[in-house]
Amino acid sequence: MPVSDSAIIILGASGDLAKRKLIPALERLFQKKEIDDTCRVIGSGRTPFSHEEFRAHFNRDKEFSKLLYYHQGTEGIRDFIFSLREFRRVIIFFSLPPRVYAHTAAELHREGFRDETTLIIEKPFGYDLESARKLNADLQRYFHELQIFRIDHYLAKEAVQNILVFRFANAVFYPIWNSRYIESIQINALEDIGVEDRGAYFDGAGIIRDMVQNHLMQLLSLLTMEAPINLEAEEIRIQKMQILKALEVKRWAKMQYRGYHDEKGVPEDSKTETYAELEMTINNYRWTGIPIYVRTGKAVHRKGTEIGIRFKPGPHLLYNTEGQIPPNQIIFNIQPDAGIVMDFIAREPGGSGRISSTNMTFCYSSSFLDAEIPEAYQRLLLDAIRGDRTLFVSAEETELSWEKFTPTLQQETPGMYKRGALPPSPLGIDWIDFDKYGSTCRLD
Ligand SMILES: NC(=O)C1=CN([C@@H]2O[C@H](COP(=O)(O)OP(=O)(O)OC[C@H]3O[C@@H](n4cnc5c(N)ncnc54)[C@H](OP(=O)(O)O)[C@@H]3O)[C@@H](O)[C@H]2O)C=CC1
Ligand SMILES: O=C1O[C@H](COP(=O)(O)O)[C@@H](O)[C@H](O)[C@H]1O
Repeated sequence: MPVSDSAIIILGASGDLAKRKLIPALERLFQKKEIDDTCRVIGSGRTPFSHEEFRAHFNRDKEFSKLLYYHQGTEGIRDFIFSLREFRRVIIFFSLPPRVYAHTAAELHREGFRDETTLIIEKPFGYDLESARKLNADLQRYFHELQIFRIDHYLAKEAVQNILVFRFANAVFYPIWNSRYIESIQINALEDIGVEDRGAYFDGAGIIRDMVQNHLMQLLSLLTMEAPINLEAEEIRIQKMQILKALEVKRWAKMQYRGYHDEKGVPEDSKTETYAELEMTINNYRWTGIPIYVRTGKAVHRKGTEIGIRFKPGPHLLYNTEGQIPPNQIIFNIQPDAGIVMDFIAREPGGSGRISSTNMTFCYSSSFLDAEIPEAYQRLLLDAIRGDRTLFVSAEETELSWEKFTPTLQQETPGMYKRGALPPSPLGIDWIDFDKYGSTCRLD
């Protein structure tokens, strides 16, 4: 059933996110009949636009454009949208600078928005524990937590949603998913681009705030949490919270790419890290003692996100390997080419008696040939419009995560690395060779 009778308001509609992601995602949802023509999309901002100018600003499909309207500022916006038609639900997307979130929530409340309203909030949710607590309290002063949908776009990636399916729909992995069999968990999230035109924002954040505290901790929670009793958003949230509570950040190292100071908006003496490597552990019955390695960086040699599970060797070595037997590994290729690779040992053909590492591979591109993988914002917007909170982050999760990363946020003089190259591990970690797996599912 398509969504009907909903007003979707985009605050900050003249901005980059609205143009590049939100309006195209809504257009696609309309074309796929996920939202119908009883819905309206109302842009708002300080910029003056007539309805026609606003439609022209996006230049989208003609039928979809008929749903678009504009209202300058928030004063009178509620009366305006209800003058268009009656709506059962109102969804308000904060595509705004984070510093104005709190007072915008107050303005919306003053305007009369109440229980029919869903707020979608973009990251960052605060800058540290204190500011996150304040932001959550400010929003919750006017709207109930169940009305607040905090976006973490990594949760909407197809291969991320598959983590729980892989773990809990395949009984074969259940018995080995613990410290008895796993040697380490490794999360690798790399980008070849630098900070581009976001230097001013990024310099106030750094890569730990930008990537680790939010996106990568969501990946880790899904990978290590206990099975929820069902797939309700609240049950999954409870299990993710248990992981964040048990998380301990043990060591970290920060680095900065050479030339970062020349980026627009970056001060000459900036100490902000553009690369970080961390060792963590989860102090609970399943995981205690197992190292969790996380590394992420901008301006390295390639773009790619992978998660690796490296298994311990078996109890007794039967085969002549002239040294160490390569470990069994499972690699989740999250992006750009999604899939899963499982490394195992096979006998080399012939009479050499040698054994060596080979793998089994699953690629979305070859297993689900005609499937359309929806863009993250398409999925997130539809879920929020339908009221499904599964892919959104709770206030408690954001606060717990900030708490765990507080010691890592202090300014330190970072080590340097060459732009376009992955630095050698500053913590001396024996990283899985992720470059080898990142391209397994590439369609050339
Ligand atoms: N762009 C992206 O790819 C991503 C963005 N985000 C987040 O999404 C949000 C929007 O980002 P983005 O679109 O890039 O930002 P932009 O700066 O491009 O747009 C934000 C819009 O907010 C309005 N605005 C600016 N200042 C104020 C103010 N003081 N009071 C009220 N409105 C204001 C402006 O519209 P007007 O002048 O018309 O009022 C502006 O067009 C941010 O929170 C960002 O962190 C998160 C992930 C990715
Ligand atoms: O949230 C953010 O994510 C992007 C990386 O997202 P991806 O989907 O392309 O992996 C990152 O570049 C940006 O700095 C950060 O704010």
